[in-house]
Amino acid sequence: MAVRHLVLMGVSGSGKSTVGEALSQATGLPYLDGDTLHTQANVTKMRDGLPLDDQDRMPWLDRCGAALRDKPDGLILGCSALRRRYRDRLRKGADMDDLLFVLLDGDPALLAHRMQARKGHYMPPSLLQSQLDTLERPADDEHSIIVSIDQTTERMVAAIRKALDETG
Ligand SMILES: Nc1ncnc2c1ncn2[C@@H]1O[C@H](COP(=O)(O)OP(=O)(O)OP(=O)(O)O)[C@@H](O)[C@H]1O
Ligand SMILES: O=C(O)[C@H](O)[C@@H](O)[C@H](O)[C@H](O)CO
Repeated sequence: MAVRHLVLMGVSGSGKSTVGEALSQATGLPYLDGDTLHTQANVTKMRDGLPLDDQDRMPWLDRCGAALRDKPDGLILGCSALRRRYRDRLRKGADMDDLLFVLLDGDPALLAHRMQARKGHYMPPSLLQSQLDTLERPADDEHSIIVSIDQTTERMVAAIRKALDETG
């Protein structure tokens, strides 16, 4: 597996943390949850049901990019990376033009169901719609793969590993 830096991206509830931990176990690459790099102000805003804006997200994306850059041996980062310009910011911060983005892709009803079933998380299901409205799927010129969330975590991990082997 030649790819050693990848970002698991997608809206809230798409499984970034769950798949990230499992992929880390399977590959030996460390996993970092980008949620841990949010400021308390950002977390409070989301907990209060208010979507983050670009001003809230850019400094956080810089911390996420730096985390990738600071792990030359490899890192799996969980980070929503919803817009093209957010991914540009990550590529720049990480200093990796070919940073691989893995979009965890699912339909709104399944995402809502998973968010509602989840316990003890600050992100309210009411913010799902704004996450979906903000999402810009990776364009053809971005190094990316898409994995459906409508399957077990194990199958998602296997699909990502297969794609990594194929993309080299
Ligand atoms: N493949 C799967 N099959 C069934 N349930 C799943 C799967 N992946 C994740 N889940 C469940 O869906 C919920 C959301 O997953 P998770 O917290 O990993 O998403 P996330 O993208 O990290 O969310 P956030 O960005 O809001 O932190 C969790 O309760 C998790 O257990
Ligand atoms: O860009 C964003 O709006 C945020 O990163 C969110 O995606 C949250 O961090 C995450 O979903 C919380 O669970």
